[in-house]
Amino acid sequence: MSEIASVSIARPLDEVADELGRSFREYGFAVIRDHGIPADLIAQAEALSKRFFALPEETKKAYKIQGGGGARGYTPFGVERAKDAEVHDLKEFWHVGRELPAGHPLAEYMADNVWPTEVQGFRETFTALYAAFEKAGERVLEAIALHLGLERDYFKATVEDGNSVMRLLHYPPLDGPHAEGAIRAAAHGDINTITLLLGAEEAGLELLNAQGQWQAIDVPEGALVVNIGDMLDRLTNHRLRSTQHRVVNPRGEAAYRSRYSMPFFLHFRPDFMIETLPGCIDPAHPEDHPAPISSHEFLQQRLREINLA
Ligand SMILES: O=C(O)CCC(=O)C(=O)O
Ligand SMILES: [Fe+2]
Repeated sequence: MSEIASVSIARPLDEVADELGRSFREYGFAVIRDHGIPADLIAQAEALSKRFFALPEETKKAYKIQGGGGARGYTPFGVERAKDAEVHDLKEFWHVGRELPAGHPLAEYMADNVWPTEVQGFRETFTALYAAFEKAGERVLEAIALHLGLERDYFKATVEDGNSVMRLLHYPPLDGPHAEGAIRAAAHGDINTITLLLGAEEAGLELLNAQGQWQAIDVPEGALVVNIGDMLDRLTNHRLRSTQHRVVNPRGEAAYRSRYSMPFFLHFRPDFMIETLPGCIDPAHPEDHPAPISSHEFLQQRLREINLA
C-alpha cells in the first residue's frame, strides 16, 4: 500500500509534482519538507501563540469581535462546531487575515486585523509568518498545477489578494475519566483551496482514508502538513480530494497536555469563479458541479454551516 507522501519542495518541482499529486489524489494530504519557512520564525510564532493563550480569559475575550464571525481576533473555547456535529470543538483560536491598502477593490471582503497589545512582537512575527506561509503555498500550488497539466503559474492569479487566514490554535488540556481519546476537533473538510499546517507535532491529527478508516498523520519536526480544501476539490471535479480530518486527544500522559497548531487556510481571491477545470472532466468523471460559484459566496455558505457566520 502506498503512503502519504513526504516531499521536499526544495527539489525541482517537475520531479516531485507527481508524487505530491498522487498523495493528494489518494489521501488529500501530503507532508512537505524544506518548505522555506524559517525555523526561527516558526519557533518565535509558537512561543508567542503560547504566550497569548496563557493570558487571562477576560483579557483574551476583549479581542473577540462582536458580529465578526471569528474572522479576525479571538474566538473562545466552545464556539466553532464542525458541519453536522452536535457538540462544539474543544479549542480556542486567533485569526490573522490579509492586510490590504485602503481603497483596494477587494478590501470590502476583508475585515481589519486586531493585535493583542499584551504580547510584544505579536504583530511583526505573525505578519512575517503570514507572508512566509503564502510563499510556501504558492510553491505547492505550482507543483499541483504541474500535476494537473496546467501552466506552472496557473494558480498565481487565482489566489492573489485572496482571503487567506492564519489560525493559531490552542486545545486546552483535558481532564477527567473521558480525556483519553476525546475528540478535540470533530471530523471536517477544510473550506478553502489548500491548507498548510505547522506546529502539529503533538499527536492527534487523523484523516479518514479511502477505506473509511481513521489514520494518524505523522509529522516530522518542522515539516508542513498540506491538505486539499473543498474549493480545490470542486475546481478539480474531486480529482484532488478534500479529505475529512479530525483531532483526537492522545492516550497516556499526552492526554493531559495542551495542543497547539497553526494552520494557514489559503483561499482563492473572493471574486475567483470556481468553475470545473475542463481537463478534469471525462466520460468516467462527468462534471459534478455545473454552476460556477464565486469563492466568496462558497465561503459564506460554508461559514453559516459551521456557526461562524
Ligand atoms: O490542529 C490541527 O492539527 C488541525 C486543525 C484543523 O484541521 C483545522 O483547524 O481546520
Ligand atoms: Fe482542518
